[in-house]
Amino acid sequence: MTYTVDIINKAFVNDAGIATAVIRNLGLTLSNGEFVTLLGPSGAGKSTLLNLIAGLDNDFEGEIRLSKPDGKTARVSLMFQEPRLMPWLSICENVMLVCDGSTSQRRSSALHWLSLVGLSGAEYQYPAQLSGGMLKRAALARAFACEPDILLMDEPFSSLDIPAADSLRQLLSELWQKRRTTVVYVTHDITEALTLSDRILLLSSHPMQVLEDVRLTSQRPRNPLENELLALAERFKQSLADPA
Ligand SMILES: Nc1ncnc2c1ncn2[C@@H]1O[C@H](COP(=O)(O)OP(=O)(O)OP(=O)(O)O)[C@@H](O)[C@H]1O
Repeated sequence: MTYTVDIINKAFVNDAGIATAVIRNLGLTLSNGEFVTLLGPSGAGKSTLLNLIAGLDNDFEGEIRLSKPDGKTARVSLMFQEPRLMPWLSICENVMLVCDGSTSQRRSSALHWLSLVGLSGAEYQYPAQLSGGMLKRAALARAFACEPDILLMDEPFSSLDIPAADSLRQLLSELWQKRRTTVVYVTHDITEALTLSDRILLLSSHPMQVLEDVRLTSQRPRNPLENELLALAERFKQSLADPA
């Protein structure tokens, strides 16, 4: 099963009525269960593309087809750089918000995901009581707890220090291997892209287009210091420094 994204033109119009094209002629097919990273320069239009896929912005020319074989539309979940938890709800209640079923089923599902992300014991704490890394874990639990068909992640670990970000990437990789949802992950960190992805779409600066579509081996964990990956990293670095 595949999902297709075909953006002919996405532009923003400023107060003077002048339109600037951010995405033009960008087509991509997402296969069910694959981990795709959008790697591109800052300001290229990556977050804009995620908003279009999520249906948060419908003002574009083109078509996004997210239907499943049963005719239903794929369930989409988003994780942003900021955890965006409700401060007046406990961590458990925040995760329960996205779960289906009776209250006890939703609680049990939330507790299950919170334990998978290592937050057992903190379930009834409030967001203000948690560290930045714990908040990201809670946001990750919430992102998976709604059982999404497609998980969109916009630089989710970029504000963390290196060890915390590494440990969350490892956790994400484990969760994704357990529950093979389609992931579309935005970053401008080449090592992160090489560590996590099945496939990397190297993007141009805006108007954003796909410059390269690179498929990696399914081997996990992946060592970004392998020769082949180092060569790829070097090529990506040049493209990002000198965007087309
Ligand atoms: N609501 C908006 N109105 C006007 N311009 C916008 C709007 N949202 C984004 N833009 C512009 O569109 C371009 C792409 O922005 P976007 O945030 O999608 O890029 P990005 O690739 O995600 O960047 P970064 O990696 O820095 O987060 C930028 O020039 C930005 O200023």
